[in-house]
Amino acid sequence: MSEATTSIPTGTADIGVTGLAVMGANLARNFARNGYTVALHNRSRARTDALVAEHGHEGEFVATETLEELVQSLAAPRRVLIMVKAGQPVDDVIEQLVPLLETGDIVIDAGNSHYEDTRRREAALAEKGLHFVGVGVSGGEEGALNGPAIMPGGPKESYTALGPMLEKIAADFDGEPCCAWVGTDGAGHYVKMVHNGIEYADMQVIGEAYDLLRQVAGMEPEEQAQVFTAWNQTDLASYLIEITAEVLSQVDAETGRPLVDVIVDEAGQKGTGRWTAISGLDVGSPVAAIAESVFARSLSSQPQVRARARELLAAGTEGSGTPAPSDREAFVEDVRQALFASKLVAYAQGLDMLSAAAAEYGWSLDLGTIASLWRDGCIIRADLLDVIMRAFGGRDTDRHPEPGTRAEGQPANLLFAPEFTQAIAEALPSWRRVVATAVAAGVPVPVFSSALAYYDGLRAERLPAALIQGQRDFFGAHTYRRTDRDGSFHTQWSGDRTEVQS
Ligand SMILES: NC(=O)C1=CN([C@@H]2O[C@H](COP(=O)(O)OP(=O)(O)OC[C@H]3O[C@@H](n4cnc5c(N)ncnc54)[C@H](OP(=O)(O)O)[C@@H]3O)[C@@H](O)[C@H]2O)C=CC1
Ligand SMILES: O=C(CO)[C@H](O)[C@H](O)COP(=O)(O)O
Repeated sequence: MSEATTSIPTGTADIGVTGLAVMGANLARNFARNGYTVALHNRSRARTDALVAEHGHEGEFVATETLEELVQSLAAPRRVLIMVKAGQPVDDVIEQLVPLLETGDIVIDAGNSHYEDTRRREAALAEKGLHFVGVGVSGGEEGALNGPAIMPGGPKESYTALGPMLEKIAADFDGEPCCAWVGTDGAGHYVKMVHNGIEYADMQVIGEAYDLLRQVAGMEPEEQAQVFTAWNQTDLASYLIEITAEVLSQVDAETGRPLVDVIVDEAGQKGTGRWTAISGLDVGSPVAAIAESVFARSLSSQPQVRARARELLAAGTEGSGTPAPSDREAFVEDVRQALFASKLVAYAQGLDMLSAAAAEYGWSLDLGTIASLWRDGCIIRADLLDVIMRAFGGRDTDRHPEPGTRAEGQPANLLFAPEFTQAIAEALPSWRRVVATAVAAGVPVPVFSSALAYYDGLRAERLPAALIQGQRDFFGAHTYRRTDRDGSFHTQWSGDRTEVQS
């Protein structure tokens, strides 16, 4: 059929999509291109009409005006996918939808919702006999149309009716869909949130590499574009490296300058990176590389303070070492190695927080399967993800470790996998040189340096945490444990300084 049906057929459409901005419209088209009949709805009718006018020939669409019509057009069990602005709009749509639905129907929220909202919504809809499925979708506009990475959570039984459809529209990596049920209630949105946290760190480390090549090695964007293109043939190969080369080679038509030089250096953020950092703190997982990448965006977005700082604060780089590398080629390779090692740490931290959150929320998350979902379709897609997946025992959608534990044979930390211990060992001299050079030159590298500090902290024989415990005991009688016997102890600091067991 070449355009949407004008009278609304009852009970025939396979799925309904409400919210037809870039993501919803492209997901709807993706379903239709894959042979599904898709009922369309948007709060304001114009988007529905535009989609039908421009893309109605791509498949079977049913254009509807109201949510009543949308629900009426769907075959049972009804599947309604919500793709509206995250937050209150999702609750608004759910409130309108619920009275129209019947037991066993499935409400899918595929936006970037906060996982706590998803947990709340799932519990509320379960009381009404409805399935609520929070689904993480990544890949942007292009991915939504041609195959995104999809991370569905929610009740496992809903996956029987929904999973095959999602798997069909998802990206495909070596014949495997970048889609699999990840866990109950908010697990899908949590996994997507961590994906975005890693995305922030990945983008920041690329930014730090660019800054070093520019400020220390004096490489102009066009020259750097070639470096990034070459790096995309190495173990850094990824979508983000690829688009970095594209952005760096773009020339502004108006000024003739590199586009990157005319873009205001204040990075925006919609919230998912910040949520990742906050959740990392909540579950006690040290996601410092991710948090630093969020802070770096925040710092960039304080132009007045930065301007004042440039007037008031000294650089202090004179006499702090020679930043200019004598061998430019060797420096570029050092930066590449530092980028790779820092990126690995960001992945290690992100995956670690998934385990911590699994323990907190009772999710059974399999890290091998989750890594498999990110191999294609999503923003962090990279050759590295296939290696990470294999380090966690490959993809096994039937493997559901106890919440907070890892399946047998999976490393306790990504960096402990033999292929990565080796890769990091090889990168370390470069990584240390790059961080030292950046510090001496006054080039901010918050994630390169924080990732290295995490690495050194992980393997330190003794940490200054012992001193912190002494301080805590001094001012607050918080007690400490001893290295030589069990129990909790307190030194009577304001008395005779003898130790008592508490
Ligand atoms: N853009 C991207 O690259 C990605 C986005 N996402 C997520 O997907 C979701 C959709 O994103 P995107 O397509 O960019 O669209 P937007 O986030 O810009 O949301 C616009 C859509 O939300 C609808 N809407 C807003 N408020 C309400 C309301 N109160 N009731 C009903 N509908 C409402 C709008 O309807 P109307 O037309 O009437 O205004 C429109 O259809 C978001 O959660 C986003 O975070 C996920 C991955 C990538
Ligand atoms: O979810 C996404 C990709 O996976 C979006 O692109 C995300 O919204 C980008 O985040 P931000 O705007 O905070 O940089």
